[in-house]
Amino acid sequence: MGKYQERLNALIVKLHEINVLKFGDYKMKIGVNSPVYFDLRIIVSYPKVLAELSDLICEFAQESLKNCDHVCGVPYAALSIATLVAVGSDRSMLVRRKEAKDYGTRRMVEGCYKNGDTCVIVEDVVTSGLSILETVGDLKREGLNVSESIVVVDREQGGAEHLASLGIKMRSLATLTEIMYILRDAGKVNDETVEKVKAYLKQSRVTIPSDRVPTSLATKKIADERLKTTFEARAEKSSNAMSAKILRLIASKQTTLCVAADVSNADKVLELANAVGPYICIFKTHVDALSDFSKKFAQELQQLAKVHNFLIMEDRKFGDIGHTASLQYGAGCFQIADWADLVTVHAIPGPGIIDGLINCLENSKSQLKDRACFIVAEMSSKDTLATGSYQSAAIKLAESREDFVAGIVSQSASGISLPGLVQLTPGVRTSSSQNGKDKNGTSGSGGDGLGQQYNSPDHVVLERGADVAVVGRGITEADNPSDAAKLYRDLLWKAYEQRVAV
Ligand SMILES: O=c1ccn([C@@H]2O[C@H](COP(=O)(O)O)[C@@H](O)[C@H]2O)c(=O)[nH]1
Repeated sequence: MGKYQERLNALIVKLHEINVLKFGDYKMKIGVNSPVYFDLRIIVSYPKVLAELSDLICEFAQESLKNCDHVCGVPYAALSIATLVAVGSDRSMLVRRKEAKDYGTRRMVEGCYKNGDTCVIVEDVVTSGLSILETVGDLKREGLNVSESIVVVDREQGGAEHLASLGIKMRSLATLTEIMYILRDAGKVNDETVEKVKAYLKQSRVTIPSDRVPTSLATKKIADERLKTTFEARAEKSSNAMSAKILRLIASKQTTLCVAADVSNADKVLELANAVGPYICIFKTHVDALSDFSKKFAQELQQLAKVHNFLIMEDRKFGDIGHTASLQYGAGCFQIADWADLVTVHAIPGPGIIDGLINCLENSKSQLKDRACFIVAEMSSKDTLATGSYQSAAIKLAESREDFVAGIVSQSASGISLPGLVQLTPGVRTSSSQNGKDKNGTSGSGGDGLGQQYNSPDHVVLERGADVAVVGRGITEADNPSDAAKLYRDLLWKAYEQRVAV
């Protein structure tokens, strides 16, 4: 027997001695009775035992702890253990609150972290895995990545399988059966007790009702399925006429490329639209950057959209109250509702902004069925504030308003469940098309020195779930924008085929 196993056996015997392990008839959180119960909460009264347990966890999970940014204990029983594990492995610790404060930050997770950080969960005993899922749900809502949990005791009642089915690996220091054998060999329990526990385990698997699974985890499974579904099939499932139109257009034209026409002259925009038109599904404008916008320009752009079969998106990023957004959409010098098939909208004002845009269409010559918006849930820029719970709330808003929302502007598919919603991902550029500025290593494709962050076409489709990828300067600054658009189209389509084929 190795040194680690010897220490573990001694610890289990000690846990039995201090009454952490009890035999009798106990009611569990999940509603079933059990002949054995672990009360690891009392371990705080035995500092040496607590220190030894934490030390063993640090050794057992050395690799996982080395590779994560944070450790988080499931409240409350595992908090003391997680604290010592964090200290012992020199990792930062996060504390999940069981209820939000009604003052101050209102955060559910305390500690210093940023979007995309990784976290390992520490738990004392797992029966169904529900407590771990609740903690993971809150961490995910804050933008943290959690894929592993380290537990002291696996009661072998289905927890590991439940967690695995939702993408969380669980590893335990000991299973209940192993513990029973260790105690029997140490003369602490007899064969009859071992058999009683084994018989109980055979008929006592527990399930988790689906309504108790945190949405952020349940939707991950659905999101994975959504990404494996073809555009044609997703179009059939869409309840928004414009999103169905986009998905069908993508499928028939075999392109997921959107070109961002960030130039300041109307003729240049038209020239670009004509050059890239055959290779794109969406042409994205910022008409407030034009020095010479005119009605005629808008009509000519619409004409090109017909000739080359693409949709026009004005990336206006409306962000005001419904009444103001309604005026900005339909009136003013741009009269966007008249010519843009799609517009972008910030979620910050809440659902009123969508009502405002719909209200504008009710009094306009354009029809609701021919217009839609994309909600900006997350931005591509460095240190964006649109992360975590804001992002989740923006996706929720989009999913509740399919009457006018066709898609989401986002850097990841996480949390998006409706098959019809189209994920539009900006910040796309191949490293070879860059001019060398600010190559910060983002998936090999760098940035622009002003906060923009780029990822490669492959990466955004395969790793981030992009349906439509937005390429601006990667094409507008190319020697031949038409050839560049063709190249991006091919790279993006190949990645999409790979995504649905796996
Ligand atoms: O998060 C966002 C949202 C929108 N954009 C827009 O996309 C293009 C990107 O242009 P590049 O030249 O490829 O950087 C631009 O129109 C932005 O307004 C974004 O970049 N990030």
